[in-house]
Amino acid sequence: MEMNIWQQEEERLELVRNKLQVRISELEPEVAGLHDQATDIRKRFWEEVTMNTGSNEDFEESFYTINQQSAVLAERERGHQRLMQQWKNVKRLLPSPYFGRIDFQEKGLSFSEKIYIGVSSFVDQDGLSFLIYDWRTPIASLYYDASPGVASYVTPSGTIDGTMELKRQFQIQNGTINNMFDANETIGDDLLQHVLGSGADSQMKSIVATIQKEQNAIIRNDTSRMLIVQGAAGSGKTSAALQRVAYLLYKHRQTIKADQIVLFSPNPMFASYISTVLPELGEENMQQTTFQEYLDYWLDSTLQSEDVFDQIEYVLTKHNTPGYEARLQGMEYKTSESFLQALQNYGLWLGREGMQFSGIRIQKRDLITAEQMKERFYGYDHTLPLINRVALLQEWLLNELSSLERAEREASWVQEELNYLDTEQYVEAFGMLHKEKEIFDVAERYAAILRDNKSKRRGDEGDFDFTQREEELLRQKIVKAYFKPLKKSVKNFSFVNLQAIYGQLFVGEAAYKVRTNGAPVPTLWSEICRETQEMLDQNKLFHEDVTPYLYVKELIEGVRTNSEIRYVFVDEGQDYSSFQYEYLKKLFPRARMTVLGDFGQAIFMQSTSLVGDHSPLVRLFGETDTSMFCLLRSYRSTREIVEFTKAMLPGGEEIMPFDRKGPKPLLTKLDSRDNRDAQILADIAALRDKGLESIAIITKTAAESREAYHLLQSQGNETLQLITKETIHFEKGLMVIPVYLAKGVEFDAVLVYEASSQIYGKENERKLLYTACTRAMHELYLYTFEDWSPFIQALPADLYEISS
Ligand SMILES: Nc1ncnc2c1ncn2[C@@H]1O[C@H](COP(=O)(O)OP(=O)(O)OP(=O)(O)O)[C@@H](O)[C@H]1O
Repeated sequence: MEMNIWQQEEERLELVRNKLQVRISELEPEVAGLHDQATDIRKRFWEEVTMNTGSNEDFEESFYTINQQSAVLAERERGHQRLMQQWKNVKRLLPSPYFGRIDFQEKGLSFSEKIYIGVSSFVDQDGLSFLIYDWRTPIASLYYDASPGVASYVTPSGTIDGTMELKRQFQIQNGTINNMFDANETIGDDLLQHVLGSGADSQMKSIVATIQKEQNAIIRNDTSRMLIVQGAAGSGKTSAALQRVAYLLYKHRQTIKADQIVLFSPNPMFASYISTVLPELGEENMQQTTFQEYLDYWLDSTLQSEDVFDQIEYVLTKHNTPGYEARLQGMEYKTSESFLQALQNYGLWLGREGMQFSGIRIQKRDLITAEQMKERFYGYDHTLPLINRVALLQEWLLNELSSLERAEREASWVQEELNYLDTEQYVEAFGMLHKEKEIFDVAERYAAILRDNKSKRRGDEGDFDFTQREEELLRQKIVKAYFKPLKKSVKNFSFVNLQAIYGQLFVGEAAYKVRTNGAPVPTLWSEICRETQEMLDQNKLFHEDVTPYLYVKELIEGVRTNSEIRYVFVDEGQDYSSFQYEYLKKLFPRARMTVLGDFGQAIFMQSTSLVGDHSPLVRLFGETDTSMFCLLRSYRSTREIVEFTKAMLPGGEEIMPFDRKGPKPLLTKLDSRDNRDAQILADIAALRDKGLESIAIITKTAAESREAYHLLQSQGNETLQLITKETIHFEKGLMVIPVYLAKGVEFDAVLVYEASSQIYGKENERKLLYTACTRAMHELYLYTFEDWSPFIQALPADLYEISS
């Protein structure tokens, strides 16, 4: 680039930085005093306010003044927040004020405007001239979407046409321009090369400076209820999702707060991996959770559920155990739309017959039996929906319990309990009695007397009939202690025997067909029934049963909803079943959904295809309310790694590597386990010497991870971390990790611990191997001491190197 252009840009940078500096020094003293001021205002507010309640007019007057003052206070606090935000923004801008510039001449105007783009806007002292435009402003979209030439952008008040005369990218660090490129295309490759060539981090980075056109379309789409993104491994799905959150928070800043957006991530470690992106962009983090967390929250505490990781561990390690085939078939069926349909029909059947209740008992005695409930339930108007009848029954039970509670006070067991009451309980009752008579102070004296004279209570406490009243109170209290939890459990629907209701679906084919309006069953149905029942008998649920179980629960008890949430993001969306999507839709009735995933990495049993005719996701909100995007360019890995991995996937031809060069994947075959481990350690040492800091040894299962960890550690590697499903923080370094936990994250180098046909031989293991290999950014090594996996054997030999 010409010298004088550099110079001009440097001068401009200097100018903007000076202005930023001035703004910081103006804001600093104000911000420093803000906290104290806010407390002070609040304090003074209450000191200054006097409530005159003399007459109605006085009262009204005071009330009016308070209202007015509190509005002033709120406004001042908002002002403070704005100042604070401004201060944070300018501080964030100072080291690197902007990353892009476009010169745009609007049609009909005789001059072009220089638009500098950064992570937030910065306006000059005059309050009008934008020295920096926020990357989320409408005009900034030109930077991502358009090439120099005729261009237009959309604003809330219409489309603006014009000509883009220049598009320039900057790399500015600590106030110095390190690099500058003029781009012809959309965001040019030079800058991307630079960004992608650097090392992996323990935290994901924001990509605002280099967002690609196709990613920008996802980030800014705000029209449809459902947005589906199918994208190859490393194509920037998670990145796009996070920048999209930042965009939505900016666009709807008057109406939506960060806690009204929730992101479902694949595991807790992933949450820590992405947690810094939004703060880096000056936004608060959205809520983050895992689907498992939700399931655990809604499931009855009496039931223990298998989690998704134990499920996959079972699938991958228990091939030769009895019942395996049936379990797999069960997983497939229980996550299918056909089962969902069957359950909907089951709900209708329950409206006619078959509801199961749990009787309410006290002192080993039936208070209200299950039969009574059933009779009452089916006595209600049959045209009423199931949920309404359950609500009626609940109301009836609560009323019944109140009358039974009154009657129960006379029961003989209450008398017995009365005899065993301790001093404190008497004192309490006595205290209450005196409250009734407005004599509080004697309660203590009475306690002292009671303590001295515990065994012989006198029945003559004066003119008030203490003994009788006291006994009444105590009886009330005793009975209440028993009834309170009963009422609470009725409020929690525990009179519905959900376990039995779910269980009666699994008693045999004939019954199942009757109850589900003839739903077809898989071939191993009787075995599936036996396995499911066996779990229920132990108060357990297979993972594949949890969502259907909750679904049935909601058919009966009504849907619990969270209408605060306005946007739901599901990352690794291929790993959710139709059931789970139905569930999410119901749970968040006011939310728009963004689902991002890659069917090439669908490694869990419940996986769903995101796009295509078979996608239940499209049906969720209907085609007209659904937008679909496809990301085919893969940014994470070098060209060599992408060429290698995409050849493993049927249909992988369409994946396009970003042109970043690196060594070809290296295949190392050894003659024994020990030699393999020794070689891995030697390779790790060499990789570290080359400066690669984040290195993962990826295994298929957790069991294999543990084994690898112990073997490698015993050979002298102390810095090794073992990642398990319990790991919460993702830390850069050397680690052993099962592939299903490595989803969504990336490493400088990946070493596939054992890529043999034994480990990755079956068709359902192909995607596991693909997922493992696609975690690598710069280097990929694969090892075996047996035969290579067929998925590797099938690859063209020019895609890899063989270690000699
Ligand atoms: N436009 C971009 N500019 C710079 N880096 C990018 C861009 N898009 C993606 N990347 C980088 O590519 C890598 C992969 O991105 P990301 O994790 O978002 O992809 P993904 O599609 O979610 O991957 P996977 O499905 O394999 O987990 C990250 O390092 C990310 O920073």
